[in-house]
Amino acid sequence: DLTANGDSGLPAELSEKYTLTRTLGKGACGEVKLAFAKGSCDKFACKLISKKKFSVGGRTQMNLSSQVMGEVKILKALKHPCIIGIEDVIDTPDMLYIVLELVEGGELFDKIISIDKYSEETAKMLFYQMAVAIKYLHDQGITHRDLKPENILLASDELETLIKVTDFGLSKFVDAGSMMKTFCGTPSYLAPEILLTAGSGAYTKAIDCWSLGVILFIMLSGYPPFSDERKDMDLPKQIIGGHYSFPQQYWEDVSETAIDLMKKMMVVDPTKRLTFDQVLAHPWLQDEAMKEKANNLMYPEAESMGPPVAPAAKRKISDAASEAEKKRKT
Ligand SMILES: Cc1n[nH]c(N)c1-c1cccs1
Repeated sequence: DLTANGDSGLPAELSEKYTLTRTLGKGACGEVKLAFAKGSCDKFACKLISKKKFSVGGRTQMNLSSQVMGEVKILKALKHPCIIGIEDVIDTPDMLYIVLELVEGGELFDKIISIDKYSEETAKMLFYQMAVAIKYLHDQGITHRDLKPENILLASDELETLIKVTDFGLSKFVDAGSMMKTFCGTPSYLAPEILLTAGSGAYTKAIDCWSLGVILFIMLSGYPPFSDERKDMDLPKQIIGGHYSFPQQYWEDVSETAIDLMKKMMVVDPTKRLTFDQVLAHPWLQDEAMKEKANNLMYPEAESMGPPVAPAAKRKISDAASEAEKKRKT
């Protein structure tokens, strides 16, 4: 959109490198627009974050802003096939622009609505990628804090596709107002300890385990484990009490092993919840065919090279090749 004098209203640091076009959606911290890099025309998703979110009484807290920048620097260093990559960060007095990797398969949230629910086989390979991605974040000392189907993006329209986790690590910097938004919105994915401590508790990695358990529940059934549509118990009480169930009519086609994993992820006491190492070691994920499919999506270059060859075998191949070459020359 241009103003009357043809000015995009964007800072030169951004407009000299990128052209922003249509809105792709709304992330946790702000609007996301399709961006084209000038010159290469490579496509990106540019997140526009108003710093007013980080201000108190209209004054941007510089230390907070520099903390956010510090956080973004940490996120820039992350590199995983199932984590949305950060291409560029442009910081201005009023706005923060984060240029992110673009994926075009939409959000997991919309996909579940369009297909009702996933088969157990497909849910397993999508969930496996999420668990591997969150384990990677946790190993880097980062807790996502806001895992929900809207923050799981799909690389393509295929049912079995690469997933990308987005909107991580920044939520801890949103101000009280945004924290209120956390509590104003439907807390369907929030772990009990967040509701119990009004968000002031020490968030631990365990909150990501609870949220991912909720996501798996929805992928396999098509409906959430906790809902404000229940008339007998309000939503916070359902979550804080861990009041969820697997009624036969919706769960008859789902294995007991999958249900066992969700029960061990959605434990009210965070100290008793599975770690992501334990999630990945759970029997439901000991499925080599599923892992091969997921790994081929995460590391396609490895797939095209064929199965890995042991070093000794490599030498035999090269020795045989040089022998054959000698014979050809004689
Ligand atoms: C980030 C990112 N990379 N690729 C897409 N589609 C996004 C979006 C996030 C939120 C709305 S669109």
